[in-house]
Amino acid sequence: METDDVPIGITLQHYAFFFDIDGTLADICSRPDKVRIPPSRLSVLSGLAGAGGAWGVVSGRPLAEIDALLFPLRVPAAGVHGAQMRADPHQPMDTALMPLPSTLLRQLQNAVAALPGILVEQKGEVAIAVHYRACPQYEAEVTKRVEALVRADTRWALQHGKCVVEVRPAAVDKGKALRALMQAPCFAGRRPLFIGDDLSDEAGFAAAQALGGKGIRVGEGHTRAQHRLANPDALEAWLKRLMTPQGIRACGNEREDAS
Ligand SMILES: O=P(O)(O)OC[C@H]1O[C@H](O[C@H]2O[C@H](CO)[C@@H](O)[C@H](O)[C@H]2O)[C@H](O)[C@@H](O)[C@@H]1O
Repeated sequence: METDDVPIGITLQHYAFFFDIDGTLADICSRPDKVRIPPSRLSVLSGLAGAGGAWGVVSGRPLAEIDALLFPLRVPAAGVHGAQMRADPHQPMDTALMPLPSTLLRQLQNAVAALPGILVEQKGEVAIAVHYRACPQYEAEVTKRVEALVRADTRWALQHGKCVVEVRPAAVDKGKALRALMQAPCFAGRRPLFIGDDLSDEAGFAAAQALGGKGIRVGEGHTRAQHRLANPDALEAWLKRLMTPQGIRACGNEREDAS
């Protein structure tokens, strides 16, 4: 599908905004623990609700990290691709899924331990990510070793991403997470808008579109999203424009929402 460079037809008042974190609200960097969301972006996010917006987060990261990265904001969120759910930010998260067996965790760690530069990230009890950003030459080898350990067990799925291969519960994905969050009263009557940058976000775009909403891909790459923004800075600037009356007119929102 061809994507527009400027998302049109989107109003804060009519859409429920769902953001991915890495590569969308935060720039990609060398290690997951170095990521920060810039204060200017947090400030824009904190103004969305006051301007008529409703938003949440659907991320591959655990909920505790989502909260820490967004602090002091706390919003409806899905963590670990939907394995951790919290539609009401004032309630504890829902984690009904089976944890990864400790034997599988050990096998995964052992399988890549001898490859220099590999970073293993344990995500709660339900998923594990093997990062090869510091040693991209091992992409094929890491993928082969991780796949070999989970191929025979349909409870787990491989999730490929930017310099990472993850093992997550097969029962979850960002599309299912978005559908579950859309049941929350704060999103009632709105259409979903999913904003993300990576392979795992394609399920979110598909679900948003199936529910009458839209997708915005941040950055390059093939996507099923209808719209595209160049990078997290461009997303921040676009959100700022959406919050002004001039921006609403310039983006053509009244046209589509009146139809
Ligand atoms: O769904 P997201 O919120 O985008 O999370 C996806 C994964 O993001 C993190 O990894 C990615 O970002 C890192 C920091 O920029 C980068 O070093 C890494 O190469 C990327 O894959 C996070 O570590 C994962 O747990 C998330 O699933």
